[in-house]
Amino acid sequence: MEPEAEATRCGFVAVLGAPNAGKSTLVNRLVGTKVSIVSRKVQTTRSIVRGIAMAGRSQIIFVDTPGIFAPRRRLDRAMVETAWSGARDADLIVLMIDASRGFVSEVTDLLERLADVPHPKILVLNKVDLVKREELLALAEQANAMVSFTDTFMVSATSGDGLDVFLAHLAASVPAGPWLYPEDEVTDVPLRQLAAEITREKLFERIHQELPYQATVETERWTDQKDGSAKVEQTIYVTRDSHKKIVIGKGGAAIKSISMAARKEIAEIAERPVHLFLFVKVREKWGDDPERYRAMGIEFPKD
Ligand SMILES: Nc1nc2c(ncn2[C@@H]2O[C@H](COP(=O)(O)OP(=O)(O)OP(=O)(O)O)[C@@H](O)[C@H]2O)c(=O)[nH]1
Repeated sequence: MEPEAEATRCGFVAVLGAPNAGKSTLVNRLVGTKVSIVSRKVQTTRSIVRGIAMAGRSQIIFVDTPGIFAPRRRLDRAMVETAWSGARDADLIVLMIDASRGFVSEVTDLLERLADVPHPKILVLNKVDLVKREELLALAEQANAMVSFTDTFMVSATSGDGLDVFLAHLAASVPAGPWLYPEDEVTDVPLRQLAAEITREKLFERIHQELPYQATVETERWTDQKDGSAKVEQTIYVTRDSHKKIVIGKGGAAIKSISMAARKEIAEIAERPVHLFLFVKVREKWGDDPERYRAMGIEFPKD
């Protein structure tokens, strides 16, 4: 007789951390597919993006939260609240600290707030490739003195150092239960939302000014064509006419470069040729419009 298969496990893991801690890099690496946007600039993740990792008989669903930081604008406040609500719904909370930056104020704030959260909490010190061992141990000790973490891991999300052990730990820690997603599904974020995030990332990379932080991208239409390609129409919303000029660039140079780079990446993810059409529109107060928040999958904040 066949031995009975080991029971399945499945759970939600919220990854919290200050902007730039490396949360997206970690989730992407564990999931093995690019599901969340990585950028050298801070605060690129505006929506909760889930990546799903399979490890043995366990399914681990990551809730990759926006960086948590002191909110100033309305949109920022909305992101912070969305991040915390993701954490409240999760089975486990992972706090990621960029060990090369140590206890910056955002980290201290997070630790203070986490102290009262009842979920099992795991500490991950990231970027160990940049830090001496003694410093890591001191950091771990300090953080554990403020919050009772069940476990502490030291990893490098870019090199992959320590990630196997960490993933195995998560696999064993999520609750027993049936898988919520088909085994081969890595993300439940619709392609059109991913496509918008990709274009936004290209905007960040090409326009080195404050402007992209106030810009947002939406996929207005996604049409699968008979020839197997997709026609994708997106709008880049900016807050001022002068910003529109910057995004378009001299003779359209900037927008062309954004479009080419985004098209290539969207085609890779969609696994089909893509025709990308980008429009730039000025919408002065999009930060105060509830509809825009819904489009990005985050809650409109009440003052
Ligand atoms: N040296 C080193 N760099 C890393 C490591 N992990 C991430 N990074 C870099 O840190 C930067 C930020 O990484 P992200 O994954 O975008 O950070 P995030 O926490 O998701 O950032 P937000 O989306 O802004 O909240 C990127 O340039 C990464 O390549 C690591 O282990 N070592």
